[in-house]
Amino acid sequence: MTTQALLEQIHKKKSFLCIGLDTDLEKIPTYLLSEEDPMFAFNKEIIDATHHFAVAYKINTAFYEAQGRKGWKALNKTIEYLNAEYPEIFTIADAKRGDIGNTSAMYAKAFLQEMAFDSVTVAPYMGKDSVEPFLAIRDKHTILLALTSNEGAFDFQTLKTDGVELYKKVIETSKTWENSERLMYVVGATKAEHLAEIRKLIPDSFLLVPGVGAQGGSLEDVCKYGMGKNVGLLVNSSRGIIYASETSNFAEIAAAKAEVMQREMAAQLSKLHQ
Ligand SMILES: O=c1ccn([C@@H]2O[C@H](COP(=O)(O)O)[C@@H](O)[C@H]2O)c(=O)[nH]1
Repeated sequence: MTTQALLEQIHKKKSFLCIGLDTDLEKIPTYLLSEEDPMFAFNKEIIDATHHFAVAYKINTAFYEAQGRKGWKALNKTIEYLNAEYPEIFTIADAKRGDIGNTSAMYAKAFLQEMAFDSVTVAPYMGKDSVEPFLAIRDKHTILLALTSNEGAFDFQTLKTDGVELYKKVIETSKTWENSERLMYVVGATKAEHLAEIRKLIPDSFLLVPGVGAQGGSLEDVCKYGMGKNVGLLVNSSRGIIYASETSNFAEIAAAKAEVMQREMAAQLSKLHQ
């Protein structure tokens, strides 16, 4: 999906909500465990109930990998379902990959071509040649970890080299790479106060912002400091939406939570045009 198509969806749905499918067998309603594929059954219900309010779904691959072969099957079924039923939705494989070039090329092939996600999250730590194979793939997006939402972000990402924080160096350097127009960046909602400076470095890039809801980040602050002229935000919520209820009407309740966020986003978007 092109950035332009994503932007059109954002304006059409008045939403820049990304719903995280962090599907955990220990948290889904127990009656689903008797289904042939409980993870997929849960995801399908969540997607069908919430897609009006969201423009993107982020599948955190860890939750599926942890279940072995069955988890990979559920992951494949979920992305196939999204691509077939909701092709207008932007899909993110939150896999946080990156390795020497030939290995990265295999990760890129797996997530962006075989599984046909629109994007994949990539750790920048191994440098240019570890990211290039992802960027080489046309009409796909590489979402680089910049300033993450966790406490450990302060261990390395904010360390200064030549007076500049490492995460800023990552952003600045990555802008010089070939096909850098295919880059997006992860910035945690818990670090919203840094967003204004990040926006100055990358005024037009999309930011994937996890950390609202369960991690305590504020949507209002993210918009205040991080919204660009072309929106440029995908704000993710996983647990806050998908586990809003453990009862049989969990999908309905997830939809209600998603709608609350969508309405807040619509209000923020209306400020852009004032
Ligand atoms: O900096 C980061 C990068 C990735 N994540 C991921 O986003 C979701 C957040 O889930 P919530 O339940 O809404 O807290 C999850 O998949 C993380 O692995 C992040 O939180 N921070």
